[in-house]
Amino acid sequence: MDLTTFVIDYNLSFPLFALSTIIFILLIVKQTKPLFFKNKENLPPGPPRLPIIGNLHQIAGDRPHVSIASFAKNYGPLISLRFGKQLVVVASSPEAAMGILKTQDHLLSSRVVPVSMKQAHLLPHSLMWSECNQTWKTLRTLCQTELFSGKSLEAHSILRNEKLSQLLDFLRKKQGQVINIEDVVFITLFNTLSSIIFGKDLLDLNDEHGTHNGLKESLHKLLELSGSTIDLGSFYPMLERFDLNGIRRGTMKQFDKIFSYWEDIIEERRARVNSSSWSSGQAHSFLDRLLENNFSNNQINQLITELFIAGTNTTTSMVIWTMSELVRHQQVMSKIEQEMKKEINSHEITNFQLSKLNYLQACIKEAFRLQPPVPLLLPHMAVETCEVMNYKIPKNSKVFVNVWAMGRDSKIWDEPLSFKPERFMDSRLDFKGQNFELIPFGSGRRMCPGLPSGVVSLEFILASLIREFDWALPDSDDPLKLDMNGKFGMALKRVMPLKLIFKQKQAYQYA
Ligand code: HEM
Repeated sequence: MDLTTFVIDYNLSFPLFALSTIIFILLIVKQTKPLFFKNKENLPPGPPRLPIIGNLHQIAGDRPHVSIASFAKNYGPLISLRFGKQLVVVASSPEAAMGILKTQDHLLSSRVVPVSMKQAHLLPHSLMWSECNQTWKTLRTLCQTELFSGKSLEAHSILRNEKLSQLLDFLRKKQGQVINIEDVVFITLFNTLSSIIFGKDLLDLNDEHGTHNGLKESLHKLLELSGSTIDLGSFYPMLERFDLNGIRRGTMKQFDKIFSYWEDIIEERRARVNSSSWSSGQAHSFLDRLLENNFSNNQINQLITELFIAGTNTTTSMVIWTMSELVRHQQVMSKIEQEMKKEINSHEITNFQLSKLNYLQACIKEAFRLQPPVPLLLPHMAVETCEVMNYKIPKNSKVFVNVWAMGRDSKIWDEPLSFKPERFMDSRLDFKGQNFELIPFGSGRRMCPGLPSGVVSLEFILASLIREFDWALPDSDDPLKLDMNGKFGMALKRVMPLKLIFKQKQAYQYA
């Protein structure tokens, strides 16, 4: 470039250059202001944001709960982030969690509905995504009475044992082979729930190719879509109607496929319940109860799909995380076996015997602490502006509680990364929503209604698997090297599937 060209170019581009420099500096000042100046809005502190996208680039990927936990280390137990236009507040300490789920529970218990779930004809019937309105109350009460009360759990124990026997029979035939344990546990839990809801199995353990007429695949796809972290429509409401990443269309397609699997069952039962010979004593499934209460097909479909999504994947994921820890710590597995030899003296395990397995329960609590299946709980929403820990949470903010981060906080737990069930042995600490350092099911009015059912299934499956078989990893590598990374979604799953090899134990002598 000769001198004349340089001068001309320089003269022409200087104003442009100066203008862009000023804009750039202003943007940097705006985004980093909270770090250097007093935050006038009094929002919880948080990392600097980029224009337009805010902090989105920092949470994209498979492990947003891990990135968010690292922000909490720098900015404190209550932080604010911005995902596009959406303000997001995250609690990462028991005190902050209590502020959200107890002190301000009445104002912070609504939901931010993911775009995938905004299906006009279904959303009004949702239990999981409704605000705390009358529909939500009615559905929760119905589920509580028919599915999760002590009486219903007792009534369903025959079905639970039947599905468990099917699983054990299936496994006996596979001894010595390497299996993906997640698949068979998922089918067992799914069939337990489908027997309670429809009075029949919908999946088949012996379906070697795992096709199951596509039902299982559709449910998994639906789960992936609902757990997508990049929910463009809620980050940028003006984009919502364009459905740019196809999440809404994809979800609708899977919903339609799933509904078609049970449409015939619903129609056949509706005809029976509406017939003159029907009396309410004949109801033997949850579906019968819904039909007796005049539920429409849309209401039934939405509720049942949510129960399958919320109930089967979380519980499966927890069985798998606990088994992963147990194969890594064979001495812990042996201690559970010893406990069971002492406490269980019959062929079938009963609820009463399970209640005596304190060490197994401590192992489950320890697994919940390290690998909570819903690491951030489901997204809550502020219906009014309120204060938590002296910070403002504006109306319509999305609110998360990072249960995963709390489980690994060295301020709360001694050696937080070690699997040490003994820490719970002489402790009254439980996961039922009263101790905010361990809340894998949440707490307050949005707390998981399925806790009793999830925990009973978890205890029954683990106790049966451990009592009947010896489990190990198929390769001779150090078990402690097993990859324990989790992938975020509606349920936190293992990145690498858990493949195990097993053989039947010598039968115990029962009294
Ligand atoms: C290990 C098992 C389970 C875990 C860890 C778990 C965890 C959770 C969590 C963290 C929430 C959200 C709480 C919040 O947003 O504050 C939730 C909600 C829910 N869970 Fe569970 N869950 C499990 C099993 C089940 C089962 C077995 C069912 C039913 C069959 C179920 C049904 C539901 C429903 C319907 C909701 C939404 C409640 C509402 O929004 O009001 N869950 N669960």
